[in-house]
Amino acid sequence: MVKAVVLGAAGGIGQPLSLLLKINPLVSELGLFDIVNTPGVAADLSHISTPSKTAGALPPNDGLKATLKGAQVVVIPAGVPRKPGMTRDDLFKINAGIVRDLAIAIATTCPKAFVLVISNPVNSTVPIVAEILKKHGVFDPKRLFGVTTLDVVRASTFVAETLGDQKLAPKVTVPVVGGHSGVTILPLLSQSQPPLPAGFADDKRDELVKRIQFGGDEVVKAKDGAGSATLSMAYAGERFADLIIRAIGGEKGIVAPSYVNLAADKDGGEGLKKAIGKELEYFSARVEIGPEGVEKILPLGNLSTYEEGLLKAALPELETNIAKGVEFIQTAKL
Ligand SMILES: NC(=O)C1=CN([C@@H]2O[C@H](COP(=O)(O)OP(=O)(O)OC[C@H]3O[C@@H](n4cnc5c(N)ncnc54)[C@H](O)[C@@H]3O)[C@@H](O)[C@H]2O)C=CC1
Ligand SMILES: O=C([O-])CC(=O)C(=O)O
Repeated sequence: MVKAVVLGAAGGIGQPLSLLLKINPLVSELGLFDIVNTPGVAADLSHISTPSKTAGALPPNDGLKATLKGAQVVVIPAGVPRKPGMTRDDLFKINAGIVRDLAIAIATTCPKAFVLVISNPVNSTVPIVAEILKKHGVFDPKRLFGVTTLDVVRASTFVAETLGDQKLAPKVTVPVVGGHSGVTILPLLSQSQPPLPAGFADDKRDELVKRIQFGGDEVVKAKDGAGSATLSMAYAGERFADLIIRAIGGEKGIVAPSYVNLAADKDGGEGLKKAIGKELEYFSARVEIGPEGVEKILPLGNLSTYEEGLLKAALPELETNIAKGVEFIQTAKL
C-alpha cells in the first residue's frame, strides 16, 4: 500500500487520474495538489467507498509540502496543454517553470519518491526534474519516469483497428521507444504481437506509424482549442502508476514502457547507447522495475531497415529537447 500524490489534480488529466487512483486498492492515501479547486475534487472523491484516505490542498500554508509529505509515488500532470497548431515544445515556456518548482518541493519533501512526469514536453521536463534533484543531491535515476504509456496504448488500439478487430486491442503489444513527441515516437511495428499481416503494404505501414506518432494531434484537433488528450491519458497514467505501485510492493516481473535516464540501467545504458549509436542521456524503452525502481532497460530488439531510418530521424530532435531541459536548470540562478 502506498501514498500516491497527484500534482495538477484539478485538471483535465488530474481529475480522472485521481479518480482511478482513488479506486486502486493498492493506494492507502491519495494526496491532491493544484493551484485551483483541489478541496472540491478531494471532497468529492473522498465519498467513494474505497479504503484510501483523500486530501486536497492549495498553495497557501505550504499545501504542496503537506501533500507531498510521506509520498512514495508522485504523478505530475500539472501544466498547460496544447491548442491546435502548437507543438509540445511550444509548451516549454510555461511548463518548464511549473515542473521545476514542483520538483524543488519533491526534492526537499519526499526525495525518495518515485516521480512520474506527464507534463509536456516530456522529452524536456524529465531532464528538468533530474537536474533539480541533482542540485539537491537526491537524484536517483532509477526513480524518475517520463510517462509514455499513451503511445503504447494508441499503438495497441490502432494496430487492432488495422487488423479489423477492436476486441484485440487489449492484447496487442507494440514496443514504442524513443521519446514523446512527433518523430521522436518510434513504434516498432515489426515487433507487433500479433504481427501485421504478411505483405502489409509500405504506404499502409507509413500511415500507421504517422498515426501513432501524431495521435496526440488528432485529439488536439478534435477538441478544437479545448485542450489535448485527458481521458485516454488518465487511463494510461493510472495503468503506468499501477505497475509502479505493484513493483514497489515487491511484485516480480514488472515491465513497463518509460522515458528514463540511461544511468538507471544496470550497465549505465551502454547496450542501448550502442544500439542507438549516440550518447543520449534519456530514451524511452521497455524497462524492468523492482521495489527500488528501474532494474534494467530492455534492449530494443531487431529493428527493420525502415525502423533504423525512423530512429535516425528521431535522434536530433530528442537530443535538442534533452539539452533544452538540462540547460534550463543548469544555467538558471535558483
Ligand atoms: N505524457 C503524455 O502522454 C501526455 C501529456 N499531457 C500533458 O499533461 C499536461 C496537463 O494536461 P491537462 O490536464 O489536459 O491540462 P489542464 O489545463 O486541464 O490541467 C492542468 C492543471 O495543472 C494545474 N497547474 C498549473 N500550474 C500548476 C502548479 N504550479 N502546481 C500545480 N498545478 C498546477 C492547473 O491549475 C490545471 O488544473 C499538459 O502539459 C499536457 O501537454 C497530455 C496528454 C498526454
Ligand atoms: O498531444 C498532446 O499535446 C498531449 C500528448 O502528449 C498526447 O496526447 O500524446
